[in-house]
Amino acid sequence: MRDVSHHPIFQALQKIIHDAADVIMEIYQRADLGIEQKSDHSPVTAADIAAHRTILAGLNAMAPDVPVLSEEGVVPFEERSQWPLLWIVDPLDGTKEFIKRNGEFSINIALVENGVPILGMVYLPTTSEGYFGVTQSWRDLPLGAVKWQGHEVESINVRKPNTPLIAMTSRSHGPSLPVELKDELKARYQSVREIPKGSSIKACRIAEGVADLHLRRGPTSEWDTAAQQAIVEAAGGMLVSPKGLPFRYNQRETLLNGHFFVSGPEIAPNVMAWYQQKADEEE
Ligand SMILES: Nc1ncnc2c1ncn2[C@@H]1O[C@H](COP(=O)(O)O)[C@@H](OP(=O)(O)O)[C@H]1O
Ligand SMILES: [Mg+2]
Repeated sequence: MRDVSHHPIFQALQKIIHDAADVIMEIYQRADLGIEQKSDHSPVTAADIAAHRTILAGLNAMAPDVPVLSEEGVVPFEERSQWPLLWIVDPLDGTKEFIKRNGEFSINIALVENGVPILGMVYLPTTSEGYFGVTQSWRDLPLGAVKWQGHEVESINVRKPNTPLIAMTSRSHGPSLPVELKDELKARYQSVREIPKGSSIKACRIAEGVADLHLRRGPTSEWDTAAQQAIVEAAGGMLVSPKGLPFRYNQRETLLNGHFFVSGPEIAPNVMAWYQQKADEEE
C-alpha cells in the first residue's frame, strides 16, 4: 500500500478509533462494567454504549454527509435502504470477552458503498494493534492493507499456507473446525492447529499472514464482518459464503449474516468443496 499514514482520512479514522479505545479501556478498569441484557438476550456494557457515542460523534464530524449504522444504533430498513453510502460500526465486538476480561475484543468501522465494504478499520484496545484495508478508493485513499502498532505502519498480505495450517476459531460462539475438513487439511498440510480467539481479530490474523482459515457456522451480524471483510480482501484474501460469494451489506431487512469463511485464495477451493460435499450428503 502506497504510504497511507499521512492521508487525512486514515489519520481521522485512527483518531476516532483510538478515542473509542480510550473510552473502552477506562471502563474496562472499573469494577462495575455496567452490564445489561439487550432484547435479544445478548449482553451490552457501558463500554459498548460509550464507544458507540464516541465513534458516532467522530464520524459525523469527519463526514457529515455519510450516515451511520451501528450495533448500538440500528436504523429501520425503510430508512437505511435509501443510503447508497454508509458507515457500518461495531463499537465493541467481543462483548462476552470484554465481560470475561480476557482482552479479546475489537472496535470495527467499515465504509459500505452500494453493498460493498470499500474500507475497513479494526482496532484491538488491549494490544494497541490496528488494521486498515481499502478495496475501492474513497477520497483518494490508496488501495491495500496495513497494520499499525504505535507509530509503526506496515503493509500486510495473506500468506500461502504452510505446516502447521492455523485455523482461528471462536472463543465463545460456535463449534471448532469440523473434523472431516480438519482431516482433509491435515492430509494436505501435515498438521492443523486451532487457535480460539474472540472478535474480528481472527480475520485480521489471516490478513496479516499469521493464520490461514476461519470458519463461522453460527450467526453474526453485518457490523461484525463488514470491516474485517474489507481488510482481508485488501490483503489479498476473502470473506465469503460457503459457495464463495463475498458478503454484501445493507441490502436486506435482516442484519444477520449467513455462514462464512475467511481465508487466502489457496485453500478456499478445499473449503468450498467440503461445504459442497456436505450439502450433497444432506440432500
Ligand atoms: N446468536 C447470535 N446472533 C447474532 N450474532 C451473534 C450470535 N452469537 C454471536 N454473535 C455475534 O458474534 C460476535 C462474537 O463473535 P466471536 O465469538 O467470534 O467473538 C458477537 O459480537 P458482539 O460481541 O459485538 O455482540 C455477536 O455479534
Ligand atoms: Mg460484534
